[in-house]
Amino acid sequence: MTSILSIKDLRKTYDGGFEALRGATLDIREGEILALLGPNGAGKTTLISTVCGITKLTSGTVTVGGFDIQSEYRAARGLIGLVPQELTLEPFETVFNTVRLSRGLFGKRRNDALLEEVLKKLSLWDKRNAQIRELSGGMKRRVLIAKALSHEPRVLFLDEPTAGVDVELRKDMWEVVADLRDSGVTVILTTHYIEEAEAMADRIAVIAKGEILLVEDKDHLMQQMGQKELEVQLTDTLAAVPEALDSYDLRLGEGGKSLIYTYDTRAERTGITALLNDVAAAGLTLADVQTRQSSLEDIFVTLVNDARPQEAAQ
Ligand SMILES: Nc1ncnc2c1ncn2[C@@H]1O[C@H](COP(=O)(O)OP(=O)(O)OP(=O)(O)O)[C@@H](O)[C@H]1O
Repeated sequence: MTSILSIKDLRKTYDGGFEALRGATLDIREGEILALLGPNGAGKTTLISTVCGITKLTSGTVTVGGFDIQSEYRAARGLIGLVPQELTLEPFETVFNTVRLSRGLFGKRRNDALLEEVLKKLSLWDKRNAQIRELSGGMKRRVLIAKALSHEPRVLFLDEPTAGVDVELRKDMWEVVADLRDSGVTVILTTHYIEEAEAMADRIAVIAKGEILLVEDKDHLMQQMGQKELEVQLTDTLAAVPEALDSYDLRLGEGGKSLIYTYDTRAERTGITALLNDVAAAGLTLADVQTRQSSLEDIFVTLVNDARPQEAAQ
């Protein structure tokens, strides 16, 4: 595995003494989309700000493309693009100038052809001469991405890229991010929309109380931690789960028209065959059988449940 970003035992204690990061360790692979999920106050923004050099770390090491973010700050920072959560743009500046200035700030030589490519990729080329104030919220958000891409970063941080954006635009953004990944940019995004992580990410990292609880391939995580439900629909209507089926963990579906069986996808035997035999032996007739898998959201809620008391204490 080639890691483009390596975070080791990162700690951040704010001036007031609050420990926002408590030994976070995370390796980001080159060319992946990693979603960093965590409840409010978990330390996501602190982690991003520290890696980007906006906040000074207390201890630990961070390297980007092999460059240490403290001793080789310029080289490390040059490899990173940051799309902040808040819209921080100059309203009277044009789109093209905004992006061009941003490139200049990183000390890169002028390259309008590259900026044209970036703006076209983000469907902003037609708006290149428009002032920022004339753009819609979604367009402004894309300008922020264009700014972050203007100096050709290899790692792009997106902090809540679709907060407050409508469903359609959110899907457009997912496509933009997938295209970026395909062009070789490594993407780390934070989001409160779990379905966004489910749709986009290759890997999921979960942070709570300043520590990385888990980093896992998304598909693997969903397969490993997910529970499945089997709904056995019946031609009969039941008032209660039949006694003959007491040995199974069953609950009655809506209107007593089905039995719902929850099983662990990791179990060697799911018990489904035996259940279906016993359902028939109990004199019930099957109408249909359906399975459902728990979502990433269910898994996430289970994982961070332990972190809730800290949040309440703040
Ligand atoms: N400048 C600061 N001084 C003191 N404490 C801070 C500072 N910035 C953040 N914190 C605290 O550090 C903790 C982590 O905050 P952070 O913003 O990193 O969380 P987050 O995971 O990004 O949360 P959210 O999902 O709400 O954006 C919080 O308890 C917050 O109050």
